[in-house]
Amino acid sequence: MRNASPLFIGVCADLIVRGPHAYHQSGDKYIRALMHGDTPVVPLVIPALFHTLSKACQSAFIEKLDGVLLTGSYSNLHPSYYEEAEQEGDDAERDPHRDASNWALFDSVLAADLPMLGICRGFQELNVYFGGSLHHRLHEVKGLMDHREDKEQPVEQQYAPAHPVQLSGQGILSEWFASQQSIQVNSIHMQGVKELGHGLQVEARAEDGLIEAFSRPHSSFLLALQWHPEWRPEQYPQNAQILTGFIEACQTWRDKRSQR
Ligand SMILES: N[C@@H](CCC(=O)NCCCC(=O)O)C(=O)O
Repeated sequence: MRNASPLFIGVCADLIVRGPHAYHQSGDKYIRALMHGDTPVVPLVIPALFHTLSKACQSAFIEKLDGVLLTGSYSNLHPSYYEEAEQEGDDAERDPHRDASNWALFDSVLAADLPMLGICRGFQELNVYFGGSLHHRLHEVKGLMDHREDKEQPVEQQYAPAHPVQLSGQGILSEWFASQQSIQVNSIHMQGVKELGHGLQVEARAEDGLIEAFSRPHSSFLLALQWHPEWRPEQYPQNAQILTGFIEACQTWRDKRSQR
């Protein structure tokens, strides 16, 4: 019999400044996506100040979790994390607290080998954490498509399937979508993987060759996607399947931990 008590899944936050105050925020769709399925999940927002906690507090917090979800964000990771300078045209918001907080969070999550799902900015952060780098503006790179959403369109259109990605034939996504060689994904990003980080395995590529998903075979479960599976799982079964797969990985991990 499976443990029926709720899973506790941490969700990273952005530090968003509104007027004279700053707020730790995780997007509503990420939180709701975790609560969408049949498995009871309590999402716990992780303040974007994880790096300021003592090591003892970091470990105590991580011990309470069964998995971690990294959200997307309109802000961009500072290029100093991949040893590059800001470029002319780097006009997206920055979030230095999220950058620093998630770096400390990754150290702790990987030390505990907790399951982790990275989405969009979270995908890009994980690539850089493992030593990879990013294109600052994909649409200016010869041979690559424009992967940005059309901001003039209603949000349903912005997050609707936009292009196919070819599955690698091995890995987590190819196992979940065993009957498919490619799947359609949405596309809401300006940046993307330039060099892939160490120890990461390509899971899917867009038609222009851009890496759109990777996993880390060395981890209990680490999957990162450039697209947004948190978008309306009730409408898009493929998104629901990705979320269910992640939540099952968290459950399996908790079962194993309780047997130790
Ligand atoms: N800023 C980066 C990452 C893109 C991203 O995460 N977009 C998410 C938008 C808001 C959301 O859906 O949560 C880039 O442009 O590449």
